[in-house]
Amino acid sequence: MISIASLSISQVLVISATSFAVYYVANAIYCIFFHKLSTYPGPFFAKFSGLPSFYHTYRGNRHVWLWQCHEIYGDVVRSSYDTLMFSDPNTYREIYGSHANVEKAWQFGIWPKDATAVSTFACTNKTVHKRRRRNLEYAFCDRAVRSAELFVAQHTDRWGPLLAEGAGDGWSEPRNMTEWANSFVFDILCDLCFGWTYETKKPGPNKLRTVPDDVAQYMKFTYTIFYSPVIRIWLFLKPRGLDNLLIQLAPPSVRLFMDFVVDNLHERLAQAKLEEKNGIQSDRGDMLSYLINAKDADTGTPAYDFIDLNEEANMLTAAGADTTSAVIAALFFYLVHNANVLQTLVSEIRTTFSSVDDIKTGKQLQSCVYLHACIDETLRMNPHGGSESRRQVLPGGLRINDTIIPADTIIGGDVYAIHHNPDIFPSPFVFRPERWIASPNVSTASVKACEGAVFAFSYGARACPGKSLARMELAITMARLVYKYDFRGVPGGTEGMGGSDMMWGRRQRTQFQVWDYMVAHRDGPMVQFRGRVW
Ligand code: HEM
Repeated sequence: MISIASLSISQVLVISATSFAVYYVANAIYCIFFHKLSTYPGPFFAKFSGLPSFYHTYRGNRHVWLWQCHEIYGDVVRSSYDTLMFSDPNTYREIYGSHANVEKAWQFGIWPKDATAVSTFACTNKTVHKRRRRNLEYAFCDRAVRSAELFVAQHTDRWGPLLAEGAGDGWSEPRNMTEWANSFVFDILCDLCFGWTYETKKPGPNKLRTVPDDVAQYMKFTYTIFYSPVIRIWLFLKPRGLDNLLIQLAPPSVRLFMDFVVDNLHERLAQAKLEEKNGIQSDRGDMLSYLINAKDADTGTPAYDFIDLNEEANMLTAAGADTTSAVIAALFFYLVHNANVLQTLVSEIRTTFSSVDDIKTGKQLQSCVYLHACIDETLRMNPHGGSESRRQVLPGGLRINDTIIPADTIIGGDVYAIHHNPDIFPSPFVFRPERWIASPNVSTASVKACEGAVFAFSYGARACPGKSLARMELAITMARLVYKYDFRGVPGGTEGMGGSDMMWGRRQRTQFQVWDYMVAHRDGPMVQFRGRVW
């Protein structure tokens, strides 16, 4: 008999490699022919491996790759050995609807910076999420959105002159709208969340200016791990020193921002204690104040401890900033590359309002159907990130149409593919706000079909609570800028365009290209501004 001790290192290596190869091949045969998902179509390598999904995530192309898969294989695709993706809007509602027998997939545990903390976004347990979400909703109620509007208007009124600075009689220097919108929305979010703005939008040195970009890089790194084969090891190591290591390795601007959030929280908690002691009601209506004052419905004690508050505050800035600024950049792209659209929007805004001070939420703004159609069309063409938000089927399975999807399957609705379905959105890669407005050329039924197939803010209990806030921000910002400024794309500028040298699905010059890393990495468009010529 051979004992392990008698083997040389090279023999041990050969035996290990052979065992691994045998295991891998046996597992692949099992996944291809005998696995519970073996009957679903999909790319060959994805049937037994997560590597294709990981590769396209790493390249930022996951949403386009999934769109390709649906084009080839149909509405249901096996995108990894344990994962099914769906591109039918009705199925999307069945997956994300409040009563679906699913929960957010276990991989979401990667998101909190501190593995012991719970954030509303990353929490997978449905009961815990429900409680968390109830507290959060106060920060997004109608009253909160109304009080946020003033801040948004003030920030826009400070942003406009900066965009047009130096224009004189001509046009300003080209502005990269990805960078400019990042700073603008980050300032608003800090103001809404903490009651304080760093004015990163103002040119000149600012230690926090790179925070949005650094956060986007951090998200890219984490998102790639999310879809990688090492995710389980990663989650295991998180509470065992990995979290601390990552904080040490974070870029200086992100650490500065984290310190800012912590300091702000300490200060605010001390202030809240003092107010409670003296029986004073604070008049600060920012998001943090809603969370600090939230009480557990069962016990009446504060709903959040310090670690959770910190996690929620970080989540709100990440969830609220990059999403909205990506839409602003994309909207500028579509406006400067579609002269007729820009012309129609300018005419609507400038004839509806007779002064910039009139531009606020209400009947007049609501009547700007073309503005809202431009926002809807941008959210359709460039949905947040692009790929699915994963769900895990719970014991008992999930019925979709006539099929039961087995427990533990990872599933998702493919927003990008749904938003580019030509049966619902003819010429899906063309920016066409008119499809959202019933007219002699566009039937009410087709508008309804479009409305029923857009999930930019997701759907159900985990849908975006910031939807009204974001829509208000977009409408107020764009209306005020369009009213006061002329703008145009830099002549010959191609930043953000698709191209014939890109992969199938990215070749349309008419679409703003983004790279899906949970947040949308992007560049451009380059835009020039000047004061409105009356
Ligand atoms: C155009 C802007 C926005 C878009 C397109 C957007 C989109 C989304 C989507 C698709 C989700 C669901 C994610 C998932 O299921 O994994 C989500 C969740 C969330 N969003 Fe937004 N969002 C936007 C703006 C905002 C803003 C301004 C805030 C707050 C300041 C915000 C806060 C959140 C939070 C807290 C969640 C997690 C909700 C939960 O899990 O219960 N979002 N958002």
